[in-house]
Amino acid sequence: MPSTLPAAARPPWRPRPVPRVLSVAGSDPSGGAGVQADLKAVAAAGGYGMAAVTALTAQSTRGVSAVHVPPPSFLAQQLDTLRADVAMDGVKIGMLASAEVAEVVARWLDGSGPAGRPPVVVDPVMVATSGDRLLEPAAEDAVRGLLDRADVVTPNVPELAVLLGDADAPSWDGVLDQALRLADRHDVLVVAKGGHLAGDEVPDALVGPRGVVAELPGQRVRVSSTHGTGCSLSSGLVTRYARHGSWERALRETKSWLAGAITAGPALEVGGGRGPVDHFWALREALVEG
Ligand SMILES: Nc1ncnc2c1ncn2[C@@H]1O[C@H](COP(=O)(O)OP(=O)(O)OP(=O)(O)O)[C@@H](O)[C@H]1O
Ligand SMILES: Cc1ncc(CO)c(N)n1
Repeated sequence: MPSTLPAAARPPWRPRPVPRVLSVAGSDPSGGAGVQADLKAVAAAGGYGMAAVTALTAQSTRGVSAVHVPPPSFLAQQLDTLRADVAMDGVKIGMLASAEVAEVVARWLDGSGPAGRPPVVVDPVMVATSGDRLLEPAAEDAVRGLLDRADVVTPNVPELAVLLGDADAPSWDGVLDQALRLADRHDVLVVAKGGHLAGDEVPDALVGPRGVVAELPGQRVRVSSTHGTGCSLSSGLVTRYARHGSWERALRETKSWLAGAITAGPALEVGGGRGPVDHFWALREALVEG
């Protein structure tokens, strides 16, 4: 299994037809992003989803009006209670809000328990699609610390720049170069995402410390339903990996599924801002045909 962790920290990997996947992320009551999106993306990829909430947002398709962070010790309690009972085949980490919350998650990952550490994907959420901040600037170092514990990290263009302490890459080649540097610095696989670039192309790539593993072309879907695309990509990715053990295949499958979900999003008619994607578009197509 491709992994950045020492073998001793891992359980023996086996394909899991219905992977048990935990999302550690913030709540978006509009259902488009955060744990709500993660649970739908995990289910749409054939997994069983669980969620430990790091922070509550007051959020709609138009933006975030408030963030409430419960005591980090309560997050620790959620995580420990769960791990004492449930074996996990994948973990997705999203909004962390503060350095204290990120440190709780790092400590929890370090004490992986008798079952070993499952594959971990970190989506280093910093700013919502609407432009609202979801991570205190003082917490950026703590998020960098989590990259050392992750198998895969999925930054968008601005997050990649912040993690490196650079300016936003102006082109796809610049994004690939930054992804390579981040992969090398943290010995992690980086999913470089083209969603924030201008133009008709939305390429993604899987980049490791030694170079680009796979580059995936994509056509931009010209709709406004892109709220929560990053959350959905990272959760779908770890679930599909847990099913077959290939990050490259999991990224291809998840990107293709997500393009369908973005295309189908407007038909949901949710909200007047940036609407959600339709995680279950393929199921709906099957229902109509069946
Ligand atoms: N308009 C689009 N058409 C097709 N694919 C898209 C579009 N926008 C984003 N994607 C895809 O969605 C995934 C997430 O990309 P993006 O760069 O938008 O992430 P993000 O900014 O982290 O998302 P979020 O909006 O949840 O914060 C990537 O696979 C990207 O290629
Ligand atoms: C809770 C939450 N997590 C992540 C994002 C990023 O899309 C968001 N808007 N809200």
